[in-house]
Amino acid sequence: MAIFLGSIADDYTGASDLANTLTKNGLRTVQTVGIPHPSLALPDVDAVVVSLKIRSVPASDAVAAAASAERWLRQRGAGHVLYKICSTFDSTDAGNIGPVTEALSEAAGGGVVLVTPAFPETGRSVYLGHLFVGGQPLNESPLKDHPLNPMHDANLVRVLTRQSRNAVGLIDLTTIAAGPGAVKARLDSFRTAGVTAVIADAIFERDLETLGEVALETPVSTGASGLGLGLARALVRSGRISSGGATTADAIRPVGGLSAIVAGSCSKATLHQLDVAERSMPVLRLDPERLLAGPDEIATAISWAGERISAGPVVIAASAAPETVSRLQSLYGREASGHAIETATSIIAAELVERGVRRLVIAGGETSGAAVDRLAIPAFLIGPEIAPGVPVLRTVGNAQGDMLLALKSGNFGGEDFFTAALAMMH
Ligand SMILES: Nc1ncnc2c1ncn2[C@@H]1O[C@H](COP(=O)(O)OP(=O)(O)O)[C@@H](O)[C@H]1O
Ligand SMILES: O=C(O)[C@@H](O)C(=O)COP(=O)(O)O
Repeated sequence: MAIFLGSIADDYTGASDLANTLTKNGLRTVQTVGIPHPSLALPDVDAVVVSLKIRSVPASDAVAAAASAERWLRQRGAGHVLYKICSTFDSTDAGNIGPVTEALSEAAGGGVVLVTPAFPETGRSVYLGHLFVGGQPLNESPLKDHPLNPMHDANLVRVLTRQSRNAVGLIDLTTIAAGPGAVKARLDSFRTAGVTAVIADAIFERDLETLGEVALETPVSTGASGLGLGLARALVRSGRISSGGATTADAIRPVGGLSAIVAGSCSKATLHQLDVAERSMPVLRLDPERLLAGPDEIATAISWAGERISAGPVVIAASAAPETVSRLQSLYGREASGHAIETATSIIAAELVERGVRRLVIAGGETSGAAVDRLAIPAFLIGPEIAPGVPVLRTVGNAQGDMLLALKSGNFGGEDFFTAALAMMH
């Protein structure tokens, strides 16, 4: 299997978001969970997205994991590797976007890396290096309250500079509007000046098409689904994709079994989706302090679900509003509480699968990563889109048999996302 495009995603929801975009734009794509075991039979594809859980780990761990994935992708023919980051640039001053970008660039022989989290379809745009989320500057958006990586600066040149060893530049919208030639000329002048990463403005898909065309001629880029769109369209335009396009129908053949939703995202969107789900499904709100105190709350949740799940889908959520999250973090620490709750929600997800759940929706990137790891799912085929950035996924090589999943990024999906997702999973 020779691939055209490789991607390393810093979390699992982000990987499925990118895989969805690549599929929609004509690339046959598979999402692997980590580097697949050599015995795993993967389908013939144009692109592979390797999902890693490296957004919130120490930078040195993130760099090591990304470097191994890069080698694996290059060995399979990838001429370009996209480091898939969050469209809201989720990270801290200690990393990991800067260190991983620099390491991937060095592994590929150096050069300037284009970096943009723009994703117009979900309202993420970058202007003069500043990230806007649905019309609000990043630091005024709900991302200011993220439990693990609160974002307090919308100026991405500044944010990336704090995470990088080398200088960071900006390619502004005027240059991008002038076309690929102007962008290349600007990159050349940055290279001469010793800059190794540039934040690129992008508001419209046409800006990402320009950036994709330029990026494809370089070995590495860093961005969200918008840059994936640009790269996919550039590849298709180049005539190198001969498959006749990607299809998603095969991925949603019915799997039967029970269905459930597990949520650990504390985003504004997820909190509202949970309120709306309460009107049509049983929803259990976990007590985070009891979750941290020991296994009793998990046992209570499993038995609560056991009494209801044969009658229809159930929802189990750790999610809480920013004030509650801060209170818990002040008692137990940010990382410790996040990690303990991810462990608890992953155990609950695995217990539900043990009891016959085969259609599972998980809300939250870290939450999804922990659950998919516990379930030991090796890879996913990409099904149709439920909402921008969230496809139906079908497991590949799964020990429990085929399952359908949706890994919902905290911020994505309309208010009826949970019912919409389950309506597409049979
Ligand atoms: N009630 C809570 N208090 C504190 N942290 C929580 C709570 N519920 C969930 N978390 C943690 O918040 C983090 C949410 O991150 P994530 O799952 O990536 O969601 P998102 O996709 O919204 O970023 C996880 O580490 C999760 O365990
Ligand atoms: O790019 C995006 O916004 C998403 O694909 C993504 O990475 C979201 O991360 P989580 O909100 O942590 O799921």
